[in-house]
Amino acid sequence: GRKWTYNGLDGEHDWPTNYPFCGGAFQSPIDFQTHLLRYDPNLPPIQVQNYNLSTSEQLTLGNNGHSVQLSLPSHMYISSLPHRYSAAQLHFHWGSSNLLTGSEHTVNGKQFAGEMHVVHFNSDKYPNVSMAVDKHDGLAVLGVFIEIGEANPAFDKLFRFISGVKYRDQKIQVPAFNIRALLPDRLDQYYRYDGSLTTPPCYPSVLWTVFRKPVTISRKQFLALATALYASFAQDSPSMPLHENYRKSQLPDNRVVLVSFRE
Ligand SMILES: NS(=O)(=O)c1cc(-c2ccccc2)cc(-c2ccccc2)c1
Ligand SMILES: [Zn+2]
Repeated sequence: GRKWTYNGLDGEHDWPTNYPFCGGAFQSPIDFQTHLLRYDPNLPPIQVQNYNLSTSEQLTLGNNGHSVQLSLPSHMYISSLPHRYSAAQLHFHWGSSNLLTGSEHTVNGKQFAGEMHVVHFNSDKYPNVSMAVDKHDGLAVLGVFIEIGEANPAFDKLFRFISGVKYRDQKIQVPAFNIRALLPDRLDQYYRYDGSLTTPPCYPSVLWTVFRKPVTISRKQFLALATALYASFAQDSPSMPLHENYRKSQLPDNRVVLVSFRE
């Protein structure tokens, strides 16, 4: 597709020009404002299967010019949704070294330092993620808020390789690890709503589950993510840092956000 950026020329205000869904309804991210929330006691804890990958497996870590992403095997899946949603990839959104506000979803206007998305596709109905990406029941994304605090060694299993994908379109193979360790300990407390991809082509095809509890990583770990990458190709000059890759809040369009927790 056409190139797009997060700011300046081809920034998010211009996305609808080449990607009409970006100007449509049911867009993500949104601000989880208290008055939009509705407690739903029937929302079950999220259950994930086969997230504890063996180190003998290899995953592809890549820089797509807009984020750093890790490919995930489709034998990992979410089992607590109406259909089986198999894993496809995970990636991150962040601010910059001195901008600790890079999450996409926000809670009563509070932005977190960053956000991780674990993208899954409805493998009951579609053979692969490309066939699912534009279907109303195609995708389920788990969102995890990231805060600066105590280090989380699990993220180092990923961040220690980030210098290998500094520039756009660079890819390396990394040993797999327990992806469950990247999620918060409580998977029973989350926000739930119907939304979209937060990047072009912005298909309204995502069942969003954003966990209430953030994960913490150390400032050193955060800086590894926020300062190591470039959006430009290795041979480009000048190089463009890859940061502040988060979309601004979208209109709720009288959507209700279900929450699995009280208060
Ligand atoms: N932020 S997101 O979760 O809505 C998202 C999902 C997918 C996605 C990935 C695989 C299958 C289907 C959807 C891709 C991106 C993306 C981020 C940066 C650059 C380009 C694309 C972002
Ligand atoms: Zn994302």
